[in-house]
Amino acid sequence: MLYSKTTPEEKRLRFRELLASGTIAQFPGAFNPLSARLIEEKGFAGVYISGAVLANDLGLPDIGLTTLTEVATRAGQIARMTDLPSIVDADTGFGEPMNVARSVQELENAGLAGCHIEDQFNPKRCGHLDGKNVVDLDTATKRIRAAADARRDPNFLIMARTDIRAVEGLEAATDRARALVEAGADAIFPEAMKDLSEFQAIRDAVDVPILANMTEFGKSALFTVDELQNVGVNMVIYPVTLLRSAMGAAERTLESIRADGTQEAQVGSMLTRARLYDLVDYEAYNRFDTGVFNFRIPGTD
Ligand SMILES: C[C@](O)(C(=O)O)[C@H](CC(=O)O)C(=O)O
Ligand SMILES: [Mg+2]
Repeated sequence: MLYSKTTPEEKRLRFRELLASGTIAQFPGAFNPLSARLIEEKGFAGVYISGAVLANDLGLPDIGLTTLTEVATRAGQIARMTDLPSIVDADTGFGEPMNVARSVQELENAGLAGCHIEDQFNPKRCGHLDGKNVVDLDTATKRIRAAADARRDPNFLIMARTDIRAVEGLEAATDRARALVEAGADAIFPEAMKDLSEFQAIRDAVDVPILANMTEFGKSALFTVDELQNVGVNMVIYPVTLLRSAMGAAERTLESIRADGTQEAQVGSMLTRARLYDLVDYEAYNRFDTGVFNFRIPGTD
């Protein structure tokens, strides 16, 4: 009922254990707080909170327009809905290293288990699009060092994302990954890897956990969880998958209503009222309410 009873500290500890377990962890992207519950119910290890989803949900492109306040608020609303660890996309960290430091503390306050900070220029763009650019090594490592120094909970995971592969090639990516770990990154997110051998190269370059981004319509094929596990990937995200599915379903329903004059044809694929109530734990609120109001005042009846 209400929100998760697991504290952020416990979630962060669990996240660290997950990454050390040797078994790859799947983190689907929640597009709202309720979908985080669904992710938990279906047995996933954690929840990803995508910058692209956050921006697109507001009707904006994913080019660094969302603010720290918007991201921390929404990420906090999602994280508190689940007992699972949630990690959030902090884009380029929302400014200079000092801003990055503040971002990390705000995301800690919001109850996240960790975040990733990337080495793109501003305005940033989706890592799977052409024409992106990356900052120099000094700027990239300063961001990560600032993030690592700012956290108060040592288990809050600072993940460094590097977008350099698509700009300067794989060797530049392995070099940068090493430097980012040196600067204090707890994990590496190598963006837009072309194939499994490239994930393997990153695996061989660093000994911290690595993440694979299985976003649709991007530069990487959609590898299975076993394929990724076999090249030593520790966690995999499906960042925009649920938003794409939900919006796809919404579009089909709207077309149906327009065409048929009723939504009847789509009802079978909708979440039923009972299932929706189940997800929001309606019954628990009922019991709570009955308990509160189930008393008698002597002499009044
Ligand atoms: C992971 C990502 O940073 C995100 O914001 O979810 C995006 C996903 C996408 O646009 O498909 C990315 O840059 O890969
Ligand atoms: Mg992003």
